[in-house]
Formats: sequence, C-alpha cells, structure tokens
Amino acid sequence: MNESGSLSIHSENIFPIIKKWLYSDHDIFVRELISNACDAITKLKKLDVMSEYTLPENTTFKVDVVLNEKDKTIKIIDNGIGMTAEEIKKYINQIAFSGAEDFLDKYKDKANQEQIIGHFGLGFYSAFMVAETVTIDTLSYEDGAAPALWECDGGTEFSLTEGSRTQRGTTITLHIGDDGKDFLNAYTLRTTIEKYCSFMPYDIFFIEEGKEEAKKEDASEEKEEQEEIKPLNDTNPLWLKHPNDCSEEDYKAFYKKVFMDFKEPLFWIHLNMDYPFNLKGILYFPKINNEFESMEGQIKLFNNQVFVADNIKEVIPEFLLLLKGVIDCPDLPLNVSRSFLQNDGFVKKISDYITKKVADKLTGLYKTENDNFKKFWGDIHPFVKFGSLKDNKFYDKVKDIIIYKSIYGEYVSLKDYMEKNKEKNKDKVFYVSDEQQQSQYIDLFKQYEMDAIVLDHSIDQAFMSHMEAQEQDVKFQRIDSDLSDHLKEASSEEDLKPATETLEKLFKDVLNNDTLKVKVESLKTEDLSSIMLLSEESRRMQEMSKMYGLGDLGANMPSDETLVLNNKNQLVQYLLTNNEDETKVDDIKMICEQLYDLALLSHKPLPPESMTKFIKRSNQLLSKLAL
Ligand SMILES: Nc1ncnc2c1ncn2[C@@H]1O[C@H](COP(=O)(O)OP(=O)(O)OP(=O)(O)O)[C@@H](O)[C@H]1O
Repeated sequence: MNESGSLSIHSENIFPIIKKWLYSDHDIFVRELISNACDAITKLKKLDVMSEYTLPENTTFKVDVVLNEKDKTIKIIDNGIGMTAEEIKKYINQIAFSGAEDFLDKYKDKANQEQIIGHFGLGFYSAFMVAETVTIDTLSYEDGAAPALWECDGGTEFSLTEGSRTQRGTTITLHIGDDGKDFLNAYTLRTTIEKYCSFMPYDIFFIEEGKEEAKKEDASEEKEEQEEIKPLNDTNPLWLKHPNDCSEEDYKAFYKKVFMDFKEPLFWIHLNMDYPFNLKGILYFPKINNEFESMEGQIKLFNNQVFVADNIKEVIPEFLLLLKGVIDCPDLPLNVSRSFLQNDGFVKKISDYITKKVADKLTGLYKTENDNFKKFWGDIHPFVKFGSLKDNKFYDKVKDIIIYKSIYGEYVSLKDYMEKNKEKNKDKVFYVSDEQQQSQYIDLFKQYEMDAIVLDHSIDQAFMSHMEAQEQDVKFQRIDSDLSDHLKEASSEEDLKPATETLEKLFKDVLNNDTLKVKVESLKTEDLSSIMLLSEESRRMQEMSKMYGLGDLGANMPSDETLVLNNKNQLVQYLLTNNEDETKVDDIKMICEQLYDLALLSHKPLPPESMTKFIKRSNQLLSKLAL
C-alpha cells in the first residue's frame, strides 16, 4: 500500500493533555495570563508608535490581579489591545494558533520582535489547570468594536456572546476548581506573581476583593485616606539599564532585594550584549563567610523580563551557578513550557559568552585593582578553581591570575613562587593544608627562609591534581612529606646509619610496633626532637579513600609514615647514649613514647586513647621536674 495524507487530531482527546501535561507546574498559569496581559499592552503601544492607533492622553497601563476568595475567582484585568469576537475565534478557539506570532507577522516590517512574549499559542489554556470555567470579557481598541464574552468550562464547547465591557482591554476570569484551590490563598497567589512577574514591563497590582471592602468598613477616619497600593513589580529592572546609568548603590540594593542576602556582594559584572544575540544581566560574586556555608549560588533566567527558571544548566555553565545573578535573554530557544530549552548550538554560544565575560572581569580586576583582587581572593578562589576544573577554556583564561597565599601572608603567583624558590625547591611546590596543625613545619621553614603556600580549601586537593596534569614540571608536596636538604646538615647517610638502626630497634620495642619506620637526621636546628613525615603519594591515597568513603580500606593500607629523629637534639642524644642502661629503662620508655606522640601531633590529631595517655604522661614528666 502506498498512501500519504495528514494526521487528524481529535480536540476532545488532545485538550486534556494540553491542560494537564503541557506545563510542569500548576502555578505557570499566573505567568502565562499576566504575560498575555502585558503583551496586549505592548501591542497597543506598538500600534501607537506605528501610527496605527492614537493612545488617549494620560493613558497609564496596568494589570490588575483580583482575588475573590469567597467567590473562588481570580481575575486578570488589562487595559491593552482587547479582542474582537473574530479575534477570539481565531486566537483562542484555534488552539496553538498564536495571536502574538500573527501580530508580528502582520506588522513585521514595522514592529521589531522584541518585547512580545507569546509565541506558541498555548499559554492561555494553562488557565484550565486551575480553573473549572474561564471567561474572557474583552473590548477591542478598534473603532466601533463590540464587546465580546467568551466562556468555556474546560470541555471542547465554548459560548461566545456579546459582552458588556465599556473600557478597552480584557478581563480573564478564572472560576477556580479543586485543582487550583491553593491559589485562592492570597499569600500563595501573591508570591507566585512575585516569582514570575517581579520584573514584567507594566505595573501589576494585587487586589483582594472581599478584603478591601471589609477593611474599608472598619477603617478609622485617618485610615480612610487610603494608603496607595503599590505595584508588585519593578517595571524597569536594573539589568536593562545602561551600565553607565547604574550606581554602586543601585547594584547593591538590587542584589539585596533579589537575593535577600544581607551581606554585600564583592563585585559584579553587568552583561550587556546586543549582537549576535540579545542578552542582558548582572552577575554578582557573593561574599562567602566560611567554607561550610553553602556555596550554592542562584542564577535567575528571564526571557523578556518574564522569569523562566533558576539555575538552568544549559545556559549557565555549572561552575557559574556558584554566583548570584539575573540573565535576561529574549532570544532563548525556549520550548513550550518555557522552563526547558532546546539544547542547540545557540545555547552553547550564550554559555560561552557568559564564561568569557566572567574570565575577562576577573583578569581585568587582577590588572587594574590588584589590591582589591587580593582582598577578594579568599572568597573567589573556590569559584575560580572550580571553574578551572570544569572548563578548560576558562582555565586558560584565568591561569595567570590564580594566586596563592604564602606562609608569610603574601600573595604570589605559582610562577613567581617557583622562580623565587627554584634553587631550594627545584620543581617542588611546598604547601600547607592546615596552618594550625602544621605550624611546627611552618616554623621550621621560616627559620631557614623557605617558603610554602597555603592550600587549605576542600577544593584544593582536586585543584592540585589538575594543576599537575595541566602544567608540566609542577609537583605539589605537603610541607610534612619530606625534609628539604635545606633543613638538614650536610652529613652523609652512612654516618647516621648506626644511630638509625639503634633508635629504630628501640622505638619498635617500646611502642610495640614492628612496622614503624625510623630515620635519624641531622637537622640544622637543635630544638626539634622528632617529626613525622608521610610521603605525598600515600597521603593522597589515604585522602582519596576517605573522600570516596573507603575509610577502612584507607586505614588498612600500609602507612608510609616515617618518624624522623633529630641527631642534634639533646633528648635524641640522651636516647642514643643511654638506651642500654638498665637503670633508665622507665625514663627511656617515657621519652620514646612522648617523642612519638609529639611527632604525630603536629601531623594529625591523636586518637582519643592515645591522647589520654599523652596527657597523663605529660603530667608525669612535669612532676619529675617538681621533685
Ligand atoms: N489579555 C489578552 N488581551 C488580548 N489578546 C489576548 C489576551 N490573552 C490572549 N490573547 C490572544 O490570544 C492569543 C493566544 O494566547 P496564548 O497565551 O494561548 O498564546 P501566545 O501568547 O500567543 O503564546 P504562548 O503560548 O507562548 O503564550 C494571544 O496570542 C493573543 O492574541
């Protein structure tokens, strides 16, 4: 058989699908109907601009959302273009025939496409997700137009009669059913309007009908002078203004209002792009108080001032979601439900543009406001590092501005650090992961004018591996992983071998630990008796197993710790001289245990049982002094 033809759709089957399944959230009807109302106003204004219509003087455009809890109705009232009965038949009765597209088509040479939101010709029907019956009461702007009244109870039948409206515009009345009863709550409805419509282009007023009357009745004389109702939205959002017209205060106030963050942002980027796509927005770098505070940002995506959704990963690269901001892109290829995007090459271009702008801002700040850049670094470095891990292009752009705090409190670039310490460190980059715990090693480094950088954020482990993979000749090594030759005296290993053998045997016996590794070294300082070294490789292995929740496996892995005893230290010398003296067995035991614990302590916290023993032993040693 060889046949072709067009598919037929039965409206009674498809209608329930549109009503129930087209939109992911019930509250979408608020966005759809209010944006239709705004479109109706925009169209009328455009007709005026095109001299197809003359607006009466002193026209103020607005949208009223009127809730009547008692009558179970929500009305959306605009004073826009209105509709004739013919237009209702065309735009409303024909599902998926968009009047917005039709309007743009009709005036395509005169009107630019911007600002009109509607696109698919489906939004209106979202009303049936919450309403049992919907009426449209409308009067067109056209001279001599007759008012029209349309009513539909959600089936496929409608009635269209002459209406009674005398003012130009449209009133959509929703008779709310069970599915939408939540929206009869004033707070819910108001917050939903605020969620989607906070920046729509015409004033939106929220009115509670029954409540207004009740209030008026028991209002006192003074209160009689009605407080002026304020619109819920800001019709001219900051991101649409030219950056030159925005003050620092404007940016900060906008940030506080939109993100309800009482801390001031560190700095921001005003995105303002007209070509090859239209994109406006403001991205803020938030202040982070501590590492444990949520690093989650919030990027609100708008399409022509209509809120689409938060944190859409297709447009905003993942690492930028740590920032807070708004992005308005009228050119977004949204699908019908608007909360999803058609993931095409265009979206990738938008995302690349945003990434580039952020990198440019950071490098610009580094060059022109270096002091501020350093001041902000504590807050922004996790973001920069996360971005470097996630996006190679971003890394390439920012790699030269990544700085590191040294143990002397100065900020250095990796290049400068390596150059400065080339002689002492070769290609090694010594780092500290916990300034407090590793303070003994830091002191040692400082004593011999060595330098290390502080990498103490949870992202730093992954970042170091990334740097080692990206940059040849960079090898990170924790400050307690090995002894630099610069800390040791130039004595040969052979000379110290007998001491090492003696003390290794002694410590193994006393501590009852057969696997313990001991090494005697001749350090330049006499003050330090013992330190513990753990090779970089095995520490990373341990950390990795911890990270992937393989704690026990990590514990069972052979530890690569080495107890280093300083040949120059008095206590170590005492052990070497007296380890065979039977009369001093108890003292020797105590010294060994204490030196081991001290070395361990500057390396990691002691387990509870060892800590108790350590404190008890410390007290015993002190009492010896007092005797
Ligand atoms: N308040 C209104 N005033 C005037 N015309 C309206 C109003 N609401 C809807 N219309 C007309 O009905 C048409 C269909 O509306 P609907 O919301 O279904 O689709 P749309 O706005 O064109 O596209 P989208 O599905 O993207 O919202 C509109 O294009 C418009 O012509």
